[in-house]
Amino acid sequence: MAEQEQTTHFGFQQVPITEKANRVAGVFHSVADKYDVMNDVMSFGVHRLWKRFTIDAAGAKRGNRVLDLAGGTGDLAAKFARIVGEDGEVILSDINASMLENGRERLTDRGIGGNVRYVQANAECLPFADNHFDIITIAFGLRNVTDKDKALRSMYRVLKPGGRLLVLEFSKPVVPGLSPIYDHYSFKLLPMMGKLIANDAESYRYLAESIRMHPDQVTLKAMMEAAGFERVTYTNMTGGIVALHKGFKF
Ligand SMILES: C[S@@+](CC[C@H](N)C(=O)[O-])C[C@H]1O[C@@H](n2cnc3c(N)ncnc32)[C@H](O)[C@@H]1O
Repeated sequence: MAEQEQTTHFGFQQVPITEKANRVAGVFHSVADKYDVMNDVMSFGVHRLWKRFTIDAAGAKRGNRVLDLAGGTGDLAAKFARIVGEDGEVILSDINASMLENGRERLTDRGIGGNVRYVQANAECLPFADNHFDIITIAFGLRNVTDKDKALRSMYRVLKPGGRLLVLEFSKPVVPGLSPIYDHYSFKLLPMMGKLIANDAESYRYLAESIRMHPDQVTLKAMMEAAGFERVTYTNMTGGIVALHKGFKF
């Protein structure tokens, strides 16, 4: 009898595990050029506040080594580059060449560069030395990764003892009455905006579906602990639509 191929979720669809990364790549190649404007439109600019909060919670200092994983067009990397200064180092890393290219152009245009390196890599198998980074951030990236546990273990390996991981990600609304409004917005309005602005309803349908499939606050906390992180805490933002998880390696 033929062996059944193992599957995983891609939004609400089941796809072979080996196919998910390609499907995700298709989404981000397709949205890369309109990514920044869509972020502002979809979140009414609020993603900037979520990211600001993440930067503050990271507590980066001059001279730190920071890895912004699944960093895309570099919102976080740009801010870290200014904080860590010339003695520090920021690596903007993403699996997707189109996103990384947009990020590199954007940071270069803004005069940010000397202390930033660009590395195309899969979060599941990071090409960095053990105990290397003071801070790792992954913003709106983890839910797209096929094997999240493997990725968290890989992040743990490359983090220095005393270092911290910050995971900014969509999560589960905790405010009563918010879920139906949020569902209507995500499944009806988002794909429509995607169609109008980026001529791509499908990618934004995937966005809404992938958010619903992502582990909730408590599950993600447990996953981080299972990967070795200690003192894991999370902060809900915008009623739990987004949460920031933080954990340490000691
Ligand atoms: C929604 S974007 C987030 C970009 C940026 N961090 C931000 O907050 O604006 C998600 C990013 O995750 C990247 N990504 C998806 N799977 C990945 C993986 N396995 N390893 C590294 N990056 C991945 C995508 O290419 C994409 O650039």
